[in-house]
Amino acid sequence: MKQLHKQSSMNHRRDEETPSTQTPPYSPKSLKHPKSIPRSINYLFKEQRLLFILIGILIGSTFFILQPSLSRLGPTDAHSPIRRSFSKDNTVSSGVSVFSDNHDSSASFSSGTNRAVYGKVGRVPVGIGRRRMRVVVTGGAGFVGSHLVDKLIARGDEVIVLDNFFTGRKDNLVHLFGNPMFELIRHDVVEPILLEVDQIYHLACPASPVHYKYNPVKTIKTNVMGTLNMLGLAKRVGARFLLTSTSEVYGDPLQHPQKETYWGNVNPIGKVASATTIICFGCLFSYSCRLLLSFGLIWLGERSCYDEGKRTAETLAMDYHRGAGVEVRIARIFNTYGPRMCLDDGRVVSNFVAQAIRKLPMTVYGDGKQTRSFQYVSDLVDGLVALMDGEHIGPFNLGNPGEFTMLELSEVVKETIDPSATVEFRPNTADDPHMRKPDISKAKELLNWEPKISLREGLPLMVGDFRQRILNEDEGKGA
Ligand SMILES: O=C(O)[C@H]1O[C@H](OP(=O)(O)OP(=O)(O)OC[C@H]2O[C@@H](n3ccc(=O)[nH]c3=O)[C@H](O)[C@@H]2O)[C@H](O)[C@@H](O)[C@@H]1O
Repeated sequence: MKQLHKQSSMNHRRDEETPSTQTPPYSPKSLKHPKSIPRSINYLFKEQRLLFILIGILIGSTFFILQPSLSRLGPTDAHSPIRRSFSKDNTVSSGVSVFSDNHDSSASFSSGTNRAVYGKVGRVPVGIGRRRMRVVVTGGAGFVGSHLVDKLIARGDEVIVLDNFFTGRKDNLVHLFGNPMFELIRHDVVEPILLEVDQIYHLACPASPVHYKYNPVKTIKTNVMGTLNMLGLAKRVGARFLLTSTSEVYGDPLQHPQKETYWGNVNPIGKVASATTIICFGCLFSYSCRLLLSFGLIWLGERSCYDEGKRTAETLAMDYHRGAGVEVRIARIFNTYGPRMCLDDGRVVSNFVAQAIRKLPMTVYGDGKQTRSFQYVSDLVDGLVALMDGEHIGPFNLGNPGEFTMLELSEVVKETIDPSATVEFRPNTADDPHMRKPDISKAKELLNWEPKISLREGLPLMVGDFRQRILNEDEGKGA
């Protein structure tokens, strides 16, 4: 028994010392780590494996970056450079990244017009050219609109212009006829229209006092019905909407310079104070109420059709934003000048320039001490695009803070065109603002935008265009 016990304890010890060849004991993998890391590194460095891996990664990522943009190049744009948008800090970046997700797609527009086609297709890597936008510009045949269209086309967008040619002119766009990226539709925005687009720049409205006072009812209809229709379109197709409002929303300002936070000092009934019209926007959808509204508004007259029309348009834009989730942008445009202004537009810069060229006295209204701040059109267009492409709703003042009295302006025109030019005083118009100067700190900070062209630099740039057109006009009369 004692021997048996000794035998079994010896066996047990042998078992401990000599592992069984049939069932190896479990050994956790972690025990191997200290050895496997140097072995892996060793493996990587042997036979230049690491180099091959790096080359593989490089080829793979190059293909990944190039492939989406290559697939975008259709037959029409195969020759065009890869389009890029410029971010706020002027560095080239993916334009898609500055647009909302709604617009984040690389689908080609030529493949169809269904919104679903432009749906989200995921994140596009940084460094890829921005996707081509399809953009509507209402009032695109006008002075500002046509310059905006030029900029959008130049950066590779597809542009559809809607214009009723009340103040717009085909001449402003004739250089784009035949361009496959450009379409022109004669359309009045007071009527609805359906288009599949990514962005809507809503400029349509007579902006010169002479034009809007000519038909105030039409002006307010354009501002109210036109803006409603375009906001409706934006809502329906998920487009971003930019409203071109005006410095006139500040009326005859009691704050100087004007900040966006200022609510304004507007005469809502214009000079003719005999009618009080309450505008019920719910009623705008019923034809009979529209008729009543039209009759009521006939009595408003003067500037209010424009000032209050634009204020209403701002309200509509904000309500569509808050209530329907439409992405809106609001620009408050200050007095702007440049080539393509109508010769007989009636605004002060175009009047003075045309009068000086025609050797007529410059017509100064009132005592000529009222002030305005004049911005060159290319500065405005840059601001509009920065606003549309940026992430801030606004409103933003877009204007040049350089402030001039009308008499000072006449002096600059004299220096630029004809030192012998004279002035002639005329009675001023009703409700004419006494002073106007934008505070642009908000646009500077949030849009990284500010005007670059001073009045003395900008005026000569429009004089050539005016001289040419006046010459053509005179030749036309003589013929
Ligand atoms: O030019 C513009 O972009 C602006 O034009 C008008 O605003 P307003 O400031 O009245 O512009 P003008 O008609 O050019 O008048 C500016 C000042 O010049 C005076 N003026 C105008 C014309 C003229 O021949 N002589 C003259 O002294 C006017 O009485 C006014 O005090 C529009 O109402 C604005 O919406 C628009 O932004």
